[in-house]
Amino acid sequence: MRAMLLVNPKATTTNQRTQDVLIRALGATMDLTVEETGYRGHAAHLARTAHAAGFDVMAVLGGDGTINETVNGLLEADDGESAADRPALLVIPGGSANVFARALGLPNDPVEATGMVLEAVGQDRRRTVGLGQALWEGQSRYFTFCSGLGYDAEVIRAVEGMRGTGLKATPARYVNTALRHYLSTDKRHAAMTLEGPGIPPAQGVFMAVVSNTSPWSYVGPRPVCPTPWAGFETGLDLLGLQRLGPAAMVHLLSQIIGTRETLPSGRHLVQLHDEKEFTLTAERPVAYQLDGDYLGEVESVTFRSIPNALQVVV
Ligand SMILES: Nc1ncnc2c1ncn2[C@@H]1O[C@H](COP(=O)(O)OP(=O)(O)OP(=O)(O)O)[C@@H](O)[C@H]1O
Repeated sequence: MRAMLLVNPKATTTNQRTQDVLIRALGATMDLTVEETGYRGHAAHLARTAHAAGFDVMAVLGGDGTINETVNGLLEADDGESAADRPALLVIPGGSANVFARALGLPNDPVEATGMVLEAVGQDRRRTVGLGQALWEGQSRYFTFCSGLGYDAEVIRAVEGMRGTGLKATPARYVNTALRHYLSTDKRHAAMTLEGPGIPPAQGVFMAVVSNTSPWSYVGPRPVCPTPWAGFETGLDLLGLQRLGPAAMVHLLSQIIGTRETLPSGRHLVQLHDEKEFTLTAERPVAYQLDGDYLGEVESVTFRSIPNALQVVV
């Protein structure tokens, strides 16, 4: 079996020791080529190349951003390919939150995750997962776990700004930034409308979370589950907030932190489960994030579910 391992040496928790353990372990069971990513976008380029060269497995040691790029590189050709025609994805958590890896059931520790993944390699254990696709302004990008418009993307933008100055993206930094930013975000004028085939339209949406799986994120070890029914085997889920006031937020937070199985309740929530397609349109540009990467401000994004898109060794 031919595998390419992509390592993002700049990812938050990736270090030389983990890299050595992984290379030795994977190299013992597969014909392994190792590549380090050197810049933003490099993982997509390497994944595209590996796919074209007929690699069987695409392994990633890095965070959710590197995984997202890799997946987009693997799906780029998309000329009627099925999951079995693409290299299978194998992930080892090396980033800050590692939502995709943890949502697949992997431990957050890279060495422990390597043990579990090696077992899966030995037994040729694979799981086929669906992806989300976002389309906006003539652009398209796949996502593995979530996208979002509004307040959550504003928080990610603020944290990315801090990372640009050399600070690390810790759970405490996200929480502090979210609290501080909450004071300044617009809580009076909702900008967004939701519509889609067979979906009752909803207006006055301040913030929307679009999920391909649950949890949506983690605060340290604790999962955050605004869309608890979302899953890799179903379509896309959405939670929209039509109120951002403190009472509505406290009520919502109390229902989504920790492992959850029931949908949050509240009069000003818009919820979708297992949908194929919907569009969020905003009357003014709103912040936009995809798999935890801030992508700028947009006025309209269409989200689609892409079932059975990729095999994952897990
Ligand atoms: N050598 C590099 N130098 C700078 N940036 C890089 C390099 N290699 C990859 N990147 C970029 O770094 C971004 C973040 O990396 P990644 O997601 O792997 O780690 P992280 O940010 O620590 O994790 P998380 O996404 O969980 O916060 C990726 O989007 C990728 O494009």
